[in-house]
Amino acid sequence: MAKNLATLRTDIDAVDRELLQLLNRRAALANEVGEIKRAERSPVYRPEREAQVIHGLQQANPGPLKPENVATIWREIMSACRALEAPQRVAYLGPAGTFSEQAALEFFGSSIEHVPCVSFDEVFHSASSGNADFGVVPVENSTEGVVTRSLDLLLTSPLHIVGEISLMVRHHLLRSSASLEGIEAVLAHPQALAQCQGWLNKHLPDAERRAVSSNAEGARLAASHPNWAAIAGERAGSEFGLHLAAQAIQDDAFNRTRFAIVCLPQKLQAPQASGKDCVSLVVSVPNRPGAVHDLLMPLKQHGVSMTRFESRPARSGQWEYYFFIDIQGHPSQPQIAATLSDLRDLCAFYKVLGTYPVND
Ligand SMILES: O=C(O)C(=O)C[C@]1(C(=O)O)C=C[C@@H](O)C=C1
Repeated sequence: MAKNLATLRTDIDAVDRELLQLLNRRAALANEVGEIKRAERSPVYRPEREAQVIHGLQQANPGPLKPENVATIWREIMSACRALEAPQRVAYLGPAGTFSEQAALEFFGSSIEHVPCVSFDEVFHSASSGNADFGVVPVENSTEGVVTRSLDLLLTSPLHIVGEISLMVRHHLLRSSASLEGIEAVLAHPQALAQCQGWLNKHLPDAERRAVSSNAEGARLAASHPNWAAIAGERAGSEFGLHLAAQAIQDDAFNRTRFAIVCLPQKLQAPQASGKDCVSLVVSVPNRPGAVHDLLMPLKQHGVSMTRFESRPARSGQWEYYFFIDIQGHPSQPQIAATLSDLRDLCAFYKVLGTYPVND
């Protein structure tokens, strides 16, 4: 006979007690790991180990939990264990409610110390001065392309990329009332204004578009001005008690933003291979015919896949460019090591921005 609701709930309670015991056993082990790391003065955060843990559990998962549930749950468990070893301070473009904050929480789990910043420059400064352990910055949007300030900061900063996360970005028009009537100004980060320009042209052609430091800052300001609206995500809306005047107004329904996680190299051990890795680098070649073709030759010769190729002006006035390249693999693989060595020999400027596990 099928069990009734009360019996099933009693069974769930018993499983939860077991889980609690097991989770505390796990946390106690992480505490011991933390003691060893403190004695060795070695970094707490080990992204390749966390990727291995999640990957291994996904492989072993008999269901009915879905693989993505396994990843979400264990990211939170490891976040709590990591925080027991040492609190991890994470800088991002604030205030509370931004997509950058959401990216930080999805990447590190919720057991972090928040360091909201007013600009991408401040995020980099915070992570390089040691005020924060990590920074989270957007690097690319599927509608608007690269976030140029982030790439320019990566070029010159001492920070390394240690991970990435991609978020579905749904922008809403938020306001103190739920109507579109009488909106005089729409406030948002320039990236969000650009990602919603088609909708704004159609529905609010006469409203002023005002660029502010972040979408959440726009939401904060719109909360105290009845004739102002903000473009921001749901988190910012609930943070500042705003109404949804229009939902999902981004021009591309599949709008996504990729964020890079950055930190000082000494905050992380040389990353070991997780099985699914990426090397990000920035290079420049002399401005001569065929130079870009030559740049790509080592990749072809060694059979290495490139997943990103972006250019940024070198600001030399000579039509010279930096190329931001992502290649699939890990430097411990001979073909990747050979490709990197060829590129180093070939390029006038060569900087590895980081090697890190790729999230699906
Ligand atoms: O294996 C470690 O080094 C740990 O500190 C444990 C643990 C975990 O909870 O599994 C926590 C933090 C690290 O980032 C990796 C894994």
